[in-house]
Amino acid sequence: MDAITISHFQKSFGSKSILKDVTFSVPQGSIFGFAGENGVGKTTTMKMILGLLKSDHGQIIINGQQVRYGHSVTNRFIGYLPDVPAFYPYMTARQYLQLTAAVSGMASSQVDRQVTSVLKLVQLKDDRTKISGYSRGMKQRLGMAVAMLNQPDILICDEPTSALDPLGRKAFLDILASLSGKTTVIFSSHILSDIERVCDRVAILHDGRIQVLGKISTLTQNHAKRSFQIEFVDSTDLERFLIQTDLPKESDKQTRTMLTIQEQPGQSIGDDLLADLSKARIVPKRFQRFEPSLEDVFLEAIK
Ligand SMILES: Nc1ncnc2c1ncn2[C@@H]1O[C@H](COP(=O)(O)OP(=O)(O)OP(=O)(O)O)[C@@H](O)[C@H]1O
Repeated sequence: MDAITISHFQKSFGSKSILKDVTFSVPQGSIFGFAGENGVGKTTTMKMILGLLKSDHGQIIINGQQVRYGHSVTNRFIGYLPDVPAFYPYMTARQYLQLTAAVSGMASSQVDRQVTSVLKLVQLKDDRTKISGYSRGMKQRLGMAVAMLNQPDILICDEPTSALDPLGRKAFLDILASLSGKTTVIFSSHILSDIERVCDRVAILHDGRIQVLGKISTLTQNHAKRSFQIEFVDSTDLERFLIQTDLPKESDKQTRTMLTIQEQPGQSIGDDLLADLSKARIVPKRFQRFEPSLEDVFLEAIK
């Protein structure tokens, strides 16, 4: 079952068409990456899902109910983490979460248990540290705690890792990954390697349309090329290897000692390359296989 279905969505600002025809579904329990370069329309799409922007055409269904502009009925299923969440800096994390719980109408008997639970989820210490003393990464994790406070079915994170350092990013992504199977997550980002790290599925928006959609493992297996790189001890070995082997046509002599060979999807040339090296009695300095990344899939798709 799909948690979110977006059908033929269109949105223009003035004469500028941002979303030309956007269609995709987010299966329940998946960690779904929503990718695309800066300014492509990711935040616009998120705002549409939250019913904060009016579409020109198309519809969005969340848990079987249609999203209506200005009506937040479907928002009861959603927790939202903006790219830069704002807090009262003079409060502690617990005080801020207690306030948020009260404002959202949570029964007072549940507040302490829920606050403790989300602080544990995002690995923030339940101590007297004021939010003003938090690092960016800690603030982002507190933002996730706020978004998860009411145990939403769906968590939407808009570019949550863009401003974080590598350690802060890793901590955040690990927590996101831990939600897999329990909460449906839409993780919007222009950093494809972050998406590849935690998401099981992806939709990549480019030029107003979804250009890549599906399971990341299937996409990288089927749509992009694997390559091999062989580094030879010297140029003589490389020349001897070229005489020995019947390389695919797009093989490319990069340097005088390095060779990169691209494999076609469905092909498997690793064994042949090793056999040719053996026949020519060449021991290379390095033999390396490069698996296609999500970035390769994307670049292939927009070629
Ligand atoms: N209210 C608005 N009025 C006019 N133009 C807008 C409005 N909101 C967004 N835009 C434009 O729409 C385009 C898409 O913006 P959006 O914020 O959705 O992109 P994004 O993919 O989230 O980018 P980023 O990664 O930089 O956050 C941009 O060119 C932006 O300037």
